[in-house]
Amino acid sequence: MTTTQPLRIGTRGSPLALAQAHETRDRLIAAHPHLAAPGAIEIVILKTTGDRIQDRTLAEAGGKGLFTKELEEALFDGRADLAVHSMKDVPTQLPDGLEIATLLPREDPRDAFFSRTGCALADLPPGAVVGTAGLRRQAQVLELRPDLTIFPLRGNVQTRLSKLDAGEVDATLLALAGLRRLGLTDRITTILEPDTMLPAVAQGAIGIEIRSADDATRALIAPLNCAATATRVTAERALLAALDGSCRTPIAALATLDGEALSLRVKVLSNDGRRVFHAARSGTAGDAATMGADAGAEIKAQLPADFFTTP
Ligand SMILES: NCc1[nH]cc(CCC(=O)O)c1CC(=O)O
Repeated sequence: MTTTQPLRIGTRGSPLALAQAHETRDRLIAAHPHLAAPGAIEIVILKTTGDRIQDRTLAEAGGKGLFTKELEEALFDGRADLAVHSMKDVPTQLPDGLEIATLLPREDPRDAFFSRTGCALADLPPGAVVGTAGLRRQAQVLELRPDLTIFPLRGNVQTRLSKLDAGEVDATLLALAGLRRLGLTDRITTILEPDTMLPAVAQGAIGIEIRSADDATRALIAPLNCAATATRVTAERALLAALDGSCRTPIAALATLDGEALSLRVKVLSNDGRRVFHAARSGTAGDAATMGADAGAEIKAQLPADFFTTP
């Protein structure tokens, strides 16, 4: 017997991040029963810029990678061997030397809607206040209901729901995936279909990032990979890369897979939801990256020149 180092899982400390880290640990143990031994897996909690700046706008704090940078530093300096991410928060460009090696089976990518009175989004009274800090949700709410007021509601899932209870807003939206993982689905008013509220790129997908040179960890996590999720996320992230999207740009996309048949729907909006640009592609699983890139080019061709540069 050789003495083995623990396998260290780096994660943020929010309840959702921890639930995702625990899911990763449980799947690792299911694939490799020896990892159930005490001390075989260690969960390392890391604080990210995104955790520290919840009360300021993400734009002020400087854009991409807010939730991933510190986890990546921990991978580089060996404090962690794998980092668990919501793929929605992972920039399209990863640092040299790191890669997303595995995608866990995707949760439902749709958004959930909550209102204090229990009425649906379409039935909110005129001028009602919808709390969301996300431009994608803001733009699509305003597309459907230009009369509603958007309030930048921030914080983690539990914080936002308590602000709804406290009456700071009349309604809010959250990713169904996070609510499922936290066991908070009983509070949902309605689930929004993609026709109304197209999800964020990779919403509901968990990715595991490793050092590219770490073949031992790559082999350990390989059995956890979900090929269908990887295909869908590849198409959606290729679209995002083609648009050079940042978290300040309302971009929504959803790829669905039926056997080998892959469909991709894309929507880019102005922040006020008045200008909406659509693209769609269909093909096979092997075309995922090309379909994303092509849909991005189709959208770009429709956009006014200043669309991405004007705040
Ligand atoms: N930006 C925050 C974030 N990043 C990932 C999720 C959970 C859903 C997911 O796994 O995509 C959330 C919360 C939310 O949007 O409600």
